[in-house]
Amino acid sequence: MADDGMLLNFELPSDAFTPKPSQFKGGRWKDRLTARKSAEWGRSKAQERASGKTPKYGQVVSDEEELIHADAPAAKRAKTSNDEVARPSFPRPEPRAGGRPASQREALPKSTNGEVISSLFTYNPETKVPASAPAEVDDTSIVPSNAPLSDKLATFTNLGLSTILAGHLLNKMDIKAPTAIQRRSLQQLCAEDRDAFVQAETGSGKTLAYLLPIVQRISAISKEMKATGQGFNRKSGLFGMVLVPTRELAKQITAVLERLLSCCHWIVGGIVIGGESKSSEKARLRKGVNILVATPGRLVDHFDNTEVLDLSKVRWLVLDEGDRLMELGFDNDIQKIVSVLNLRSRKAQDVIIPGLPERRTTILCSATIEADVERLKSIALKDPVLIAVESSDRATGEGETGKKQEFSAPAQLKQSYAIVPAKQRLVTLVAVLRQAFKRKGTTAKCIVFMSCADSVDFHFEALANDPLETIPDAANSDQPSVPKQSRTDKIPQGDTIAESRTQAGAKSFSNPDNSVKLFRLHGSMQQAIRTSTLKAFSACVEPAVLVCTDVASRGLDLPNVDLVIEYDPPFSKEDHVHRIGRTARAGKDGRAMIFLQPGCEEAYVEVLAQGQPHTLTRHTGDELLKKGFAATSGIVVGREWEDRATDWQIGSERWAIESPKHLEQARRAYQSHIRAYTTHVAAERAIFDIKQLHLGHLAKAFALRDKPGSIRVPGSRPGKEASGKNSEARKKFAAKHAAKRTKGAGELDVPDTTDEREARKRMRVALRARGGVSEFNLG
Ligand SMILES: Nc1ncnc2c1ncn2[C@@H]1O[C@H](COP(=O)(O)OP(=O)(O)OP(=O)(O)O)[C@@H](O)[C@H]1O
Repeated sequence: MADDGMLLNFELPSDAFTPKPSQFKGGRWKDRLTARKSAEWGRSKAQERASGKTPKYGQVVSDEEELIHADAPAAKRAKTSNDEVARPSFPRPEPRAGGRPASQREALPKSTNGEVISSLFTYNPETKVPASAPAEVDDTSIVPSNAPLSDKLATFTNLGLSTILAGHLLNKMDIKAPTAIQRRSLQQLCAEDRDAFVQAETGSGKTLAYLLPIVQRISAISKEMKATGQGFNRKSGLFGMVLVPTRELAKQITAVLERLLSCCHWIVGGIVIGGESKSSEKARLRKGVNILVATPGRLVDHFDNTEVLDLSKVRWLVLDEGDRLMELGFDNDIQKIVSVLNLRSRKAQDVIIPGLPERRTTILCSATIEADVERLKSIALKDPVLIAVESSDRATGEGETGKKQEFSAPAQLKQSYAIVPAKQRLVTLVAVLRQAFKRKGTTAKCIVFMSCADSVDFHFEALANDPLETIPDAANSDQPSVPKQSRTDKIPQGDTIAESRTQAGAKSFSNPDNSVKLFRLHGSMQQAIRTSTLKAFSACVEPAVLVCTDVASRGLDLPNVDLVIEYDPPFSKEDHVHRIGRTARAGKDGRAMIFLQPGCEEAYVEVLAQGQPHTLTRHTGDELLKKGFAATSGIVVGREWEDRATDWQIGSERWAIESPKHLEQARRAYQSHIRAYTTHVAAERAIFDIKQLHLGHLAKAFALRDKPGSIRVPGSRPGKEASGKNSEARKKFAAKHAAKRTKGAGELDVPDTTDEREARKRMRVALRARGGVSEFNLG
């Protein structure tokens, strides 16, 4: 009877830990029988445990044995002199000093519903890789790899920019010196009319790397036109076009362009993207634009239907995020755009514009050079020059013509990984966020990446809730767990979850001194909501967390993000680098943490380490929980943190059970998460092996007490919204991902570049035909 390091030296009756049999009255005979049997089962289990038949920690047990069956009434606690209580039976990994005894935590809400409740701290798989001593890393030796150059000679004016533009960058945009990639691109694109392939790290300023030379060159043309008495205005011609894969990116680039052009207001920029009114776009094009930002599908549409669009003077074509353009299947659209431009382009002397280059320069920007990008190169570029950055370029601005670079994260980005068992995932996420936002100013903004839209919806609601606000004293095991009438096994179907809020207070990890805002974003939200959410997150001056899918992983420049958490691992190494690249931008510091489960997932550490100049920091679930659930004073007393973490978990499970909406969200998220898990790229599928996932443990990370086999949510996800019409690109995205990832893949919650609903339908059909599951939402 020794437990928790205390010997309970009292003589106790032999049935001290056996609850009295209850009388079952009322209701139907069937219900009474079920209740009686269930209680008998509970009693026999309790006796088994009391007689020491329970497995020892570490001993292999079946799932059923491992779970504390909620039907088993919590054993009565024996009063002790110091009011401590004896644990009922469940073994713990190590003796506890301090903290509430296990009995109190494990005296979880009684259930009459066959649910199972397991302890957070028992029967978790052991980590395979023992922790090694942390390597000493001298932070001061880390040179940011995407920062502006410190070389005094590397000024914008020295690189060919006009004093007006350089002054505007300095005074209005707070940009003092070029980054290495900007230096290289200005040197090349201001001097030569040759196609170029631009490759650089995330956050290295690629947008200005191509916009600056284009604006500079058009500004020079405008000067010559004015000098020859022609004058220059928005009707003088469309000279530059920028194609991007998503609407969000198009808007972001347009915003940068507009800021840039405010110093030369006679040059006019414009945007055409899906989801906007075509007639107002036509009207804008009719008025005239000199630089146009567009998504490929919508541009092709205007090619076909907007006669006023004069393409004869286009001399710069940028394909930004080339790898994503190909991934989303825009190759045909781009092919068409390139051939129409070739066809309609007229010679400079024919259009009588002084200074207009003879030929068009096409600039392809891509983080990676996969086979896809090679294909895009062959479609759009002729004899391109590579504009890339070598390590020698970074600090000094010196170096030779760039060579193809390995796609890696910025050097100053501090990466870590956390080995967290499945059961502890949710509560550990809360612990990490609590710690990150413990004090005002420690973290400004954080992005948490999840694998699918359903998971984002569930976690948004779970993190917006503070389960400790409502949890009754866990010691009081007589508390009814859940009001009976609110319990439900019948999951409402259809559109029951309103696609409502996208912002909330982050109650689960805010504290009185530091209140944190929570946002959510995924590809199944309406375009207008996505845009306003991103805007609100960017503009938020309070600490904020964005829970999102990969829809926010590419190209988005969200200010002041200093922490990225990959709660669900990325689907490929490239996705990982893009995700973590939302922090540590333009030379700033940044941190990234990825959650991995003990076992085969630990092999991902090697993938993370590739191209990483510094040691990855390793954390364990326990270590993070200890910090995140320490007392407010910060002093860790014994294992009290276990109690707090357990209380939080229990509270969350109750919160989920108490509301049909939350329960449905949790179950749907769990299902979609598992489906998404099967879609890692083939090369990494041995690391993220669905067969190794402990589904029962995983359910706990979704605040579920259901047995895995009983979690089935029929129908498509509620609140699923459509926007726009179909495009070829979306069809191809489906086919491509189906091929690239796995047979088991379902619906991909891809960034809604153009037309989501139809594409989703096609994706589903295509995947079903391949024997895949019906749906989930990545993106
Ligand atoms: N020369 C510079 N000095 C300081 N800040 C800069 C400079 N150039 C760009 N920035 C800032 O750096 C940030 C990242 O720029 P940008 O979005 O163009 O990066 P990127 O290379 O396109 O990143 P990604 O690969 O993630 O799309 C922006 O906030 C931008 O204002």
